[in-house]
Amino acid sequence: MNMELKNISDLFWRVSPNLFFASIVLGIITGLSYATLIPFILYATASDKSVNNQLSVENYNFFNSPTSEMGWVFVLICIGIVAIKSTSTILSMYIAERASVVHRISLYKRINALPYANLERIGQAKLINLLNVDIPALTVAAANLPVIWISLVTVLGTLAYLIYLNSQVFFFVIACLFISVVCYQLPIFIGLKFFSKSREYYDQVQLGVKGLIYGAKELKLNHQRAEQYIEEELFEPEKSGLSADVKGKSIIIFAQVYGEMISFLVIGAVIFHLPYLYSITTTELFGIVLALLYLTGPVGIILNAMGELQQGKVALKKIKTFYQELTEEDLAEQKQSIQQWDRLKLHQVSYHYPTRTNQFALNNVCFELKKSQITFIVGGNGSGKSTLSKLISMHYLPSSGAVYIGDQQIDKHNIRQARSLISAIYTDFFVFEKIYGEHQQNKIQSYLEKLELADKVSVVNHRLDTTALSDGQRKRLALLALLLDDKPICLFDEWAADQDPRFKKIFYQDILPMLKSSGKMVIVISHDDRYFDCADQIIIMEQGSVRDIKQLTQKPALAC
Ligand SMILES: Nc1ncnc2c1ncn2[C@@H]1O[C@H](COP(=O)(O)OP(=O)(O)OP(=O)(O)O)[C@@H](O)[C@H]1O
Repeated sequence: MNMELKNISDLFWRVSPNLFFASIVLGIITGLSYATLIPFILYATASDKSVNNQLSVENYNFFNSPTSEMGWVFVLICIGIVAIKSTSTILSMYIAERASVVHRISLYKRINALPYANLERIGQAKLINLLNVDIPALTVAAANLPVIWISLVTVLGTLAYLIYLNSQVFFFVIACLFISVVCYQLPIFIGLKFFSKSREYYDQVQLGVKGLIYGAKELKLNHQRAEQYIEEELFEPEKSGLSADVKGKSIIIFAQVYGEMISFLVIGAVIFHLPYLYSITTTELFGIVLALLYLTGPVGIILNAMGELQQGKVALKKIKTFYQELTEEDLAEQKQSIQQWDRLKLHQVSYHYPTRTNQFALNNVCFELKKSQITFIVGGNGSGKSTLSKLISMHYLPSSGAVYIGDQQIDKHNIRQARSLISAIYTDFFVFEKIYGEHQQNKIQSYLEKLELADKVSVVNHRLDTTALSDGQRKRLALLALLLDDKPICLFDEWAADQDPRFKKIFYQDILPMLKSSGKMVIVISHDDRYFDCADQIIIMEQGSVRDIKQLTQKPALAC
């Protein structure tokens, strides 16, 4: 389901249009029922129909009083209101909960569909705030909509009754209400600005929390730095966020209290001013004041809900920006399958990171990789090896130039199939606890033994029983997943960097040749120059360009 929202009510319309419609209709019925109660009260309290005028107190009996029929209708309306309003409110609560889950699922899918470069750019902190702050705020705002409907209809019904009582008074009241509501909008507008500001600060807080957790080891070793970090990265944005939030909420509270007074201001104007403008009987004045008093409840509810709606609007803006700026990767229907192939080629590939500040670029890279061949990519720090590896694995798409598998150029029609040929272990690898795919237990066990993990980890019900291992051992777990995946292209980004010398040797002289002999294309980013002779081909990177390609076992290097 496409969850790009135009406004707050869209959140509910998209998820349960029928239920949302039902909750609004029930809300409108509730509002009308509320508004109907006033004429009943006025009728029953009108002086000429008064109970005391017609029956003596001793003979009074509810069932034969002159207002008994109306009394029954009144009670029935009250019971109806309880039933219908509860149903409408329960419905909207249910839709709100459902909408929240559906929307989060839609966001998970969107995050999964983002180009990897965009995911890197937006960062974890913003995404977590989107899921944990903005969606709940939006849901709360949307859940207020039926309540607003009920109150709005009550207000309209009561105003309609005012027309019936006295049309001049009606226009006078409308004018007063209009002026008061316009005045109410000004603080609401200012409050919204503060909410937007505080929301920005909470993004910074999230980033700070990330450093606090992932940088805990470093911070523990340097108390002064830890204090400075907490002061600058957490206290400061927390304080600024708090200040903006409190200012925004104070302004909204002021507006709400003022809003609650609106009906009284109008009542004051009616009582103290109106009798001098128009001729009004006392009974009419009583009816008008009663109707206006009756308005205070729903007007207050509407204005209170406005505060939450404003916060919902800020959240909606954030979510909209996310959807608009971070578009899904353009993956057309994957019509073309990858035909028989034995090589992967980069032809005049250039790549620029999508950040404005970064000057680094990969320039005009050309080379060819083959099945049953081990290629080392080497070079100094920052020369572009990892960037290049993400172009090979098609996580980044070339800014210009092309990647070929066999004779087929990789584009949006076949990129998913192309990616499915590749397994990679990057320096910031992640180990999933679940072992995906069907694998025989003895195969898993033999790999665990080969990786010297058999006494540390076992696989129970397709799950690793632990991932709490040393860094080097966790990397071996990532290697286990790669071996089980059994893809034809295997890419390692400094895999051996944190292995002990003995296992380094096993990796370079046993595991890599094993992959090569089973026909795989093996790409290894490495600084381990003592093992460079394991390679069939070495690509030397320097400042974003290929400086040289050395063929150790085969023909001369490919010219661009
Ligand atoms: N996620 C990123 N966003 C923006 N720029 C980046 C990003 N990653 C790397 N860069 C830029 O690309 C340059 C090359 O980085 P890369 O990681 O490709 O180098 P490398 O050769 O793998 O280095 P090392 O040996 O230190 O791992 C960096 O100097 C940096 O300017």
